[in-house]
Amino acid sequence: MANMHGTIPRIDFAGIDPTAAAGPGGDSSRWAAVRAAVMDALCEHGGFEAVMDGLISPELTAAMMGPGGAAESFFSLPPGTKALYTNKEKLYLGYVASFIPGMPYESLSVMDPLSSDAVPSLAGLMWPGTGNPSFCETVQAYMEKVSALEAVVRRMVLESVGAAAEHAGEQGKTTSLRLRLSAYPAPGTAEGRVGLPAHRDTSLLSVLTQNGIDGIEVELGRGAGGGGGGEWARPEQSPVVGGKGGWARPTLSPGGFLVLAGDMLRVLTNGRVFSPLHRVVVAGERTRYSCILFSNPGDDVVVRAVDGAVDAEHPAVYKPFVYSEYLGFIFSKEQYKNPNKLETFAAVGIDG
Ligand SMILES: O=C(O)CCC(=O)C(=O)O
Ligand SMILES: [Fe+2]
Repeated sequence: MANMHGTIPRIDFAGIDPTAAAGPGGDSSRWAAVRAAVMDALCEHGGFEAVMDGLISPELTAAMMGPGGAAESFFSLPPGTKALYTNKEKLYLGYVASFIPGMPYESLSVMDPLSSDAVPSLAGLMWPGTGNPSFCETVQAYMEKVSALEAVVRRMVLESVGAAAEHAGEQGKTTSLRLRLSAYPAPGTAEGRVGLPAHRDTSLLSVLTQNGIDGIEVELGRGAGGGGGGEWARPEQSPVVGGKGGWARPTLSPGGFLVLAGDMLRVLTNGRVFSPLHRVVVAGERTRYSCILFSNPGDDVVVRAVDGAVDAEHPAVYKPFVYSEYLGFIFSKEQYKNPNKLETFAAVGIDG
């Protein structure tokens, strides 16, 4: 059990203007210091806890994640109502309930949550007649704030690997955002139960918050020991304690966010940034809600390392590919349990 509760770094974004990502860029010493800490954490573990005081008011956090807030009000709807938002073609979009037997879990994914119509059209289906304006306002305001943090982190990473400013801007234009709200019913026991099996995100970045209930665990140290200890598996095959590098189980401070790198940021940085295995293990009496903002390349974007990350000493480690092709690959049956899908799909030298 050694290392079970190691920690991932906590980075304080005090002094960083959350709108800085849209501006000419940060060249202050504070920006450079935070950027270095971000890069260290993402290269070493693939994640960190971000604290950006003042980004989101306690009232907005409560309206989104607290009792009676937006997350809870969605999941409290009747099953038949929530099911109206199911996307039959792409299960990772829309509403999903308990897709793994024995693992009660529900999630709701909304593409492009900052667009003027995405959240209202969900709310119009869920609350016909009223369209629940306060739900819409809360979710949109919350997403706007979280997306500012996401953009700051993304810009810091791209700058660190020498992406030209235009490239950072270009990435911004071709990045699509997705909101995912998830609910993990309480097992009612102190003993942990796997709520979501270990996996890596396919995103560029994933920025997560929770309703004060811990549960997410992140494999430490680039899967130290090789291969890592988790895989996408059934509950009985996914031990609660495991992982050769150990699992961190971060307790997010109020207003804190867990930032994880996904496979696509790993590609953009030519493998410098790591996309860690992570999973959810829940215990106790209270339902856990999480809220994640994913940034992804657009479906038809060719994903490749940025120019500054590839040189004679650092040859490209992944072949360029179209993002939607990667999605098609990872959701195929054969790949379901493969913990290293990106390497299988795109590593240079795999099949010439
Ligand atoms: O809900 C969580 O804490 C994590 C969920 C997750 O990893 C995912 O949806 O990709
Ligand atoms: Fe994830």
